[in-house]
Amino acid sequence: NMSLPGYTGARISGFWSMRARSGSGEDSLDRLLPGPPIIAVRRKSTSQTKTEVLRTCTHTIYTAGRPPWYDEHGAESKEAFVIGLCGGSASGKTTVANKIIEALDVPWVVLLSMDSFYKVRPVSNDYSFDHPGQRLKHGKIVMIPVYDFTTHGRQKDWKTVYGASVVIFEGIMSFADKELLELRDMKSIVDTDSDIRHVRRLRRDITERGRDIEGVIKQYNKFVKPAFERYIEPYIQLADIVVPRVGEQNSLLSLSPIQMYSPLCCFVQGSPVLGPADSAPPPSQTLRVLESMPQVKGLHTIIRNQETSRDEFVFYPKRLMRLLIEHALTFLPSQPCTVQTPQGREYEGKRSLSGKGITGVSILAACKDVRFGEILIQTNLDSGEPELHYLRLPKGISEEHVILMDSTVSSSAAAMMAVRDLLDHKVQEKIALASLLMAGLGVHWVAYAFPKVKIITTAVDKGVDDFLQAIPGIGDFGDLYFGTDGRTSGWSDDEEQEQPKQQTMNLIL
Ligand SMILES: Nc1ncnc2c1ncn2[C@@H]1O[C@H](COP(=O)(O)OP(=O)(O)O)[C@@H](O)[C@H]1O
Ligand SMILES: Nc1ccn([C@@H]2O[C@H](COP(=O)(O)O)[C@@H](O)[C@H]2O)c(=O)n1
Repeated sequence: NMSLPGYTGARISGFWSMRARSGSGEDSLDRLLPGPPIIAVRRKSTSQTKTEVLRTCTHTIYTAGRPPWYDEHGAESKEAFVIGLCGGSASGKTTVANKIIEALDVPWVVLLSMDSFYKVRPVSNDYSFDHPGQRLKHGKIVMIPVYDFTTHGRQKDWKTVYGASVVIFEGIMSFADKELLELRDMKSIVDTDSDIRHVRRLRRDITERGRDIEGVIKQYNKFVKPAFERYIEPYIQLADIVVPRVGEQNSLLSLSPIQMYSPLCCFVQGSPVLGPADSAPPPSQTLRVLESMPQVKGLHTIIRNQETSRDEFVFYPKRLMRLLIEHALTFLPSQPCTVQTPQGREYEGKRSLSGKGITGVSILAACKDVRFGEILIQTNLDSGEPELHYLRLPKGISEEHVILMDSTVSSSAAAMMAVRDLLDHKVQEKIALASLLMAGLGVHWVAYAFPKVKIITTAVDKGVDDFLQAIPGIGDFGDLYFGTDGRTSGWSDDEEQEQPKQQTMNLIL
């Protein structure tokens, strides 16, 4: 098993056997391999690969556990590896895709379904499906509509998908479009018997897509079957991997994902970059922690104390934030300059870029003295994934130094999403992530994922709890700051009305 550039293919493992086809015709390896042919593999017929033995055809992506935007050395950004998955309706494409994801067992694998891009009825041709595939391939953020088969329309909310190491693009027509086909690094087809597909479709469309039996049969005979013959069958020979005809009795699903997709597992190799969640993070070259002077320690003591009243929780964090931002500014470029003192003498000073050339981007709110942007990211409580809800960045941000402000960073999921957003807006990695408190885990992830982003904080807590919150931690900063945690203020009701709400954050700087 070795990596050869230019190949797509699969590794033979366990009882899996393969049938090879070269560009010029069948070259069966059946006789060389034990067991029935379950997976058929076709290799790219480039001159480089022609004479090689199929068993060595393994295309491996080394991610080293890094997110998609950097190669395994943390240097250049790399393209996503795109697996095209074609097959007749109800052949099992989605099921197979999910099995691949399970078997790969690495982050940053995205399943993109052509179903998402059905035109909305009545016809509205407002979305090109070339676009998301290409953007994802190049590691860019994409917005994906969510198709609803019961209403034949799109749901209100679109899904935000970030760059990926691997994109699995599945759909009945996914091989029929030449341009889309060219994006694929590997083409796989789910080849399931038409009777089985028909039965599965009947069951699925009636139970999941709100259809009736007559309608499904009619649609199948009139449209689905001819479409298969026209748009899918002719392209089966293009596939690098054919997932073979299996029925319910011989269900692939009864096999473990590793057994089922071990040939594909070798495509992505990411070594874990973290030890146990509470282990000390390795030192990060980009981390700059504010010196723990007595007043910094004192401010932490106040804001971490559960006895601290809400009014104090508004006042003291502001002091700490000011120190944090001053600290962050020391890492931005400045120019030497000379000024005249009132005594008429020259003073050799330095002028920072403050006020020009710097954009503050807050994940919570805006800051005042510099141009500002806002990003609202919230964790989806069902999936546990961060979701981008709102993004407003000033024009010309790509030329600026950006201080990205997140009150606390624990798992770093939101901060990483925000950094990714900035990079998508062509901010040239001149980013400083400033946070009052960070968990070692979050520092590590950001530093590893974005080796050029400076990380500025006033303290790093080594541990995280089961919810990936920093320990000893600070609690939910937003809730405490905006008084939504139920903590009392120590003020009378009248005084309480006067107290700062959301806009307070704008005054901090
Ligand atoms: N190997 C299998 N054995 C039994 N049922 C399956 C198998 N693969 C898929 N199914 C079922 O068939 C239906 C269609 O599968 P799905 O993966 O959605 O197909 P596609 O995405 O190709 O339309 C689903 O209800 C799924 O549970
Ligand atoms: N409103 C719609 C849109 C599409 N279809 C059918 O779905 C099939 C593709 O989905 P699979 O998950 O089965 O690949 C395709 O055959 C379309 O005819 C539909 O019925 N209603």
